[in-house]
Amino acid sequence: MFIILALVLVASSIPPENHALTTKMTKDLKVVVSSNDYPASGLKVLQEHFTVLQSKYNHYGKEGITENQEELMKIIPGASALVWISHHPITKELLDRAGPQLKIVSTVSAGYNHCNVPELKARGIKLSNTPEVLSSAVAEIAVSLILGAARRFTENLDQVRRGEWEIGFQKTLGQDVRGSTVGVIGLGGIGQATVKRLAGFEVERFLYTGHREKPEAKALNAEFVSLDNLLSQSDFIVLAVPLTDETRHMINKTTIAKMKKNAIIVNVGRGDLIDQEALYDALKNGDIYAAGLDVTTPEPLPKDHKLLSLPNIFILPHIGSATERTRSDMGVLAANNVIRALTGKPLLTPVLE
Ligand SMILES: O=C(O)C(=O)CO
Repeated sequence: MFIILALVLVASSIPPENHALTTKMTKDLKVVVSSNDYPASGLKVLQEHFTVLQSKYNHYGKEGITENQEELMKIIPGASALVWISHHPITKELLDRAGPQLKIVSTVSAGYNHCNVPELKARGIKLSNTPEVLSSAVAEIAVSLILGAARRFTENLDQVRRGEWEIGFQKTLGQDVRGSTVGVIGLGGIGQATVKRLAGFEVERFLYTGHREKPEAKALNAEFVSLDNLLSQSDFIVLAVPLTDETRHMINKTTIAKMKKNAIIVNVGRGDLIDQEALYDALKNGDIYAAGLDVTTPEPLPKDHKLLSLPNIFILPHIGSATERTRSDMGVLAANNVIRALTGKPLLTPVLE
């Protein structure tokens, strides 16, 4: 009797956050997945532990955002975790609807500008994202955009489609990456992976800018410079920074005026890093050479958008992380963050903890 009493006392003195919940206990917890195209690998991990409710709509699918919003309002009440796919904003209304038991928003993306961080913080809700696992895939797209813009893929593909190939030695000539200066704004995981991939292209100089020097830059032979120096010296300017109040429209009329006439802007961050009106004018007037964008405002870009009328722009439909392996890795990482948050363990990739 005494032994049993002692055991009960010891067990009850362990703080609850040190208890890993058993699967049976976590099955009582509801996890909501915000879209129907979450990778099966991530879903499997979640379903082993929790009761999972998944939206039957896709954020950007044919059904549109509205149907999904309505569906989410129906399935979200009582959720302990939200697995958030795509960049649909986390609103106060959604959080209220979920209820006070909500512990974590796990966004299946590196960027979290859509996640309303101050509101999550005020409510004590954790936030995780999926950086690093997507760096190489996004860097491959950065390199593709560099090549696509520099070698005028838009005009050249148009010739192929029209069946009217320009013949001649001086036809649609592009720019070399060899011997160029590449400036990276934001030498984080994606910026670093881009520089690594470009190293084989005989780039003359790599420059980077940001809040502070990065220890990783040394091995990459990348020089830390001011934003102004990067803008005025680079042939290629790669945007790989998160979207914040500070970086919104960092590429604008004033910053474009500092660039070389042959400059090529590449954006794999977020559309709103660039003032698109200013970009349009600069490309139209030949103030800079070209642009390659994986991200735009809005997304999808309407097919009659004036940027699409320009020959010197190469636009992809936000496919940075869109490979089978990367999307699966992002899905599993997001699921593991949910398990950690709901079993009292530190998040693997925290934004807010
Ligand atoms: O993960 C993100 O934030 C992306 O936009 C990937 O393309």
